Amino acid sequence: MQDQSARVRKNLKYLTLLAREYPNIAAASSEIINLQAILKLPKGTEHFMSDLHGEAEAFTHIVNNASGVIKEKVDRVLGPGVPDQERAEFATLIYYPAQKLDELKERQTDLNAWYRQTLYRLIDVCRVVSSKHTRSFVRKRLPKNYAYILDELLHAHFEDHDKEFYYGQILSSIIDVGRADDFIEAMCGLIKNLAVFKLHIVGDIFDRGPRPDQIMEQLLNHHSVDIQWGNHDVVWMGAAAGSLICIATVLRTSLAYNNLEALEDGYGINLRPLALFAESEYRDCDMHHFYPRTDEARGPYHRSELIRTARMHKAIAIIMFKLECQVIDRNPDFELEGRDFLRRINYREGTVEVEGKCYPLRDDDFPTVNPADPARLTRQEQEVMEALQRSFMESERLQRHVRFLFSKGGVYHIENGNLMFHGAVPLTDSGSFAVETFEQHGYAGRALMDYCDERARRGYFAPEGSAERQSGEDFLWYLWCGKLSPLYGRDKMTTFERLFVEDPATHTETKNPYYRHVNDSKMARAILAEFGLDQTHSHIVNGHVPVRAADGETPVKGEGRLIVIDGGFCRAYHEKTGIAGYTLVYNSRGMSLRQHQPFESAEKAIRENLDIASTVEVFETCEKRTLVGDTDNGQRLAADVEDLKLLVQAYQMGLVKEKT
Ligand SMILES: O=P(O)(O)OC[C@H]1O[C@](O)(COP(=O)(O)O)[C@@H](O)[C@@H]1O
Ligand SMILES: [Mn+2]
Repeated sequence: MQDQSARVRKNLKYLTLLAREYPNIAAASSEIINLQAILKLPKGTEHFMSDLHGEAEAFTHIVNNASGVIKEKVDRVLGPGVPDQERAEFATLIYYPAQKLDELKERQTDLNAWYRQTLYRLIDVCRVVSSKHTRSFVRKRLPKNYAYILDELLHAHFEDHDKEFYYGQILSSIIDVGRADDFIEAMCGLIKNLAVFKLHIVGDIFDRGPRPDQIMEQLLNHHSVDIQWGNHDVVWMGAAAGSLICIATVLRTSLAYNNLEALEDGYGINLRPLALFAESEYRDCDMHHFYPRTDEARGPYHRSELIRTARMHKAIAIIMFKLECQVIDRNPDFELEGRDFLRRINYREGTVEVEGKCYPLRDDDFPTVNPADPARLTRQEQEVMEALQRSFMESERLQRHVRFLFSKGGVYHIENGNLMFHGAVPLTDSGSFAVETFEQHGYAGRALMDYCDERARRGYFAPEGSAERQSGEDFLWYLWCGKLSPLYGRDKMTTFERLFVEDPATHTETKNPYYRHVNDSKMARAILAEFGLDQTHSHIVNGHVPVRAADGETPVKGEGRLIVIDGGFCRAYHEKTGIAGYTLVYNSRGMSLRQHQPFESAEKAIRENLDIASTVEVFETCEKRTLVGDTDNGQRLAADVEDLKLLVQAYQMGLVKEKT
């Protein structure tokens, strides 16, 4: 008791502040009761996804169907008495209410009866998905316009009411005043919101697929998300910061995949200066190796369009290789000497030196390179880059998305015993943490990850024109492809070799020893310990390296300590993986993996009520149900309870005065 009063006196300043929110004993006590009730609820469901690679339609669908969870609830609520097709249609309505409503309404002969039935069903599904949350949690998520009505409908006790009669009254008035459509949309949104407590994105939202911008928009509107940056994300973050090397890199990747939509329509980047330049400088050039990859399902493509893209692709690739020489010069720390290929070309002979060996060039047509000073941009190239830089920096939507990546993202994240990062914790061959020297300091393990995070932020937030800003911008590019980048985890990125050298031996990118060692549970445990995590129950969650499920590879490695969830949302990689992505699901009963089948299009899903089929594999079951009290957030709430108890005591001791 005496201890307690000493604690009250010690914390009086803080308790006085807390008293503003809980002005008397009654208010503080009821919050204590509320929090203690929350601690005893089952933990919320976390979903983990990675490597979305611009596949916005597939991603949207999976967010809408909560990786298959919503269909399971629908099946449970409607039961086998309702035909399959009708259940699928109802699930599609929940996924895409705005797009599905009109079609369904048109088919009804008695619209009011249909509204009533649909609303009843939605309320029942909503009750199921809200059952493991407290009333106050659900209340906070209710759509503003309907908060009161929904609260009534979801929490009515039917011992006191005749359900049909009670619902009927409320629903009739909603229909009568013409708000049924709006109300249905609000309920569908609420169901989706309540089905997933938290979403973790383990990197690589951008590149390869057509609309990363639409994925970003979805994430911005999500109720609870965090992001671990992937190598493809950081380079876009650098581009938004105005880094020329990052701008050239994202443009090259986009052009290599013929992805102009996200740039032009999504972000309003004006590609005209580059197009005009490419048309004049590369018109009569060898374009052989610069045609973009195309996806038949997304065609048809006109030849003239592909030629234009190829010219832009080559123009920006050469600019990129020039800028790479400059970044390499500026940053000896990056240890990339030898990768300044434009300086290693023998322009007369048409050969290039790669790691000490001489190879013939597949393409030796370099109209803008001056062999006496190969890294120098021509005046026109400089102007094109300046125009593009303005476009990237002035794109309001891109800036909004990138600020979100900085505020909700980082190199790694730890929550509820899971350590999430995109690529690797760089290791040496012998399995110790690789030490890398940056800015005269050596960093390894967790300290290296922290350093990377901090320096990346300089690239966007340090004052424009400062040395700090330049070093941060260059570092965002290093994180994309550098040999000890935890986001990349390979010894080099062989873009130049793939474009210019035939010999496939030069194309090899060797994975960091991390990928070999981490399959051994001892190593995985050592990494968990490095990050302060328990070694028997915690997990590492990674993306970045596609799991070849078709060849029998399993995403669960290191005796269950490591889970790799790059299942290839990316269509270009479907053949390699044999599937179309994973969601790792962690709920109060354990961990499971949902393996998704390929998805054709949202339009077809809506029209034909097609869902993404997902198979579920449970690989870890908790001995007892995990409660909120067992989670990181639960620990914070438990600490809040202790503070509130002190506040109550402060009131009782008269040290803080109660207000009514
Ligand atoms: O298959 P693509 O699109 O040409 O990309 C190949 C390049 O992408 C990378 O795999 C990086 O992308 P990921 O992070 O998706 O693996 C490089 O290592 C490689 O050089
Ligand atoms: Mn990656």
